[in-house]
Amino acid sequence: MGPACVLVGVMGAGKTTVGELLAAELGVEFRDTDVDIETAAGRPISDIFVQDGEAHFRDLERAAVAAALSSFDGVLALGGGAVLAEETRAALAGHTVVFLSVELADAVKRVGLGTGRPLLAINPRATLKHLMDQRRPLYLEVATHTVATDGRPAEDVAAEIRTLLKG
Ligand SMILES: Nc1ncnc2c1ncn2[C@@H]1O[C@H](COP(=O)(O)OP(=O)(O)OP(=O)(O)O)[C@@H](O)[C@H]1O
Ligand SMILES: O=C(O)C1=C[C@@H](O)[C@@H](O)[C@H](O)C1
Ligand SMILES: [Mg+2]
Repeated sequence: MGPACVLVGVMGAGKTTVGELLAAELGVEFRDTDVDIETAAGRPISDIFVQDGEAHFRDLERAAVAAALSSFDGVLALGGGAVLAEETRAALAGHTVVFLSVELADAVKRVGLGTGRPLLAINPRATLKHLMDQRRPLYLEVATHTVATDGRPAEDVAAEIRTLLKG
């Protein structure tokens, strides 16, 4: 079976926020592969990046996504860069995958200058633009549905996804 719904999108798209709301409304569990990785490693993602490098983080991420896709049936949020792995894109085939799209202005506002996003530690706006340009085609490739989130409260986005899931 797999997850009721898999959420993908760039940092700040609202995967965690919308995913938690949606799961509560559907009465299912919410799971975030970023949290799974941190729990398994016993340290924050920013430490994994600094201590072991991004390539090692991507290995952990591929394994975390594969495990969640095969064993979890609630609402699953993937890390922003999970779709970079071809293996992950292939594994998503046949699942209900919602791409939460966001344009640069709202994404920058949402991620702010908060810590915990190692890739945005330096020059967040330019980096986010680069990541969005690079990844948008990959999100679209795996998505069965795309939901625009700009200027909309997370509750609205969750409601639209619920409607999509009924259809
Ligand atoms: N639709 C929305 N409108 C306004 N703010 C939002 C919306 N969705 C999320 N936010 C806010 O934006 C910030 C980032 O959201 P969130 O952590 O859910 O993004 P994410 O996609 O999970 O990012 P990451 O990939 O870094 O985990 C949070 O502060 C959240 O409250
Ligand atoms: O966009 C990315 O590459 C990332 C997004 C986050 O969800 C985390 O998975 C990590 O900070 C990397
Ligand atoms: Mg998140």
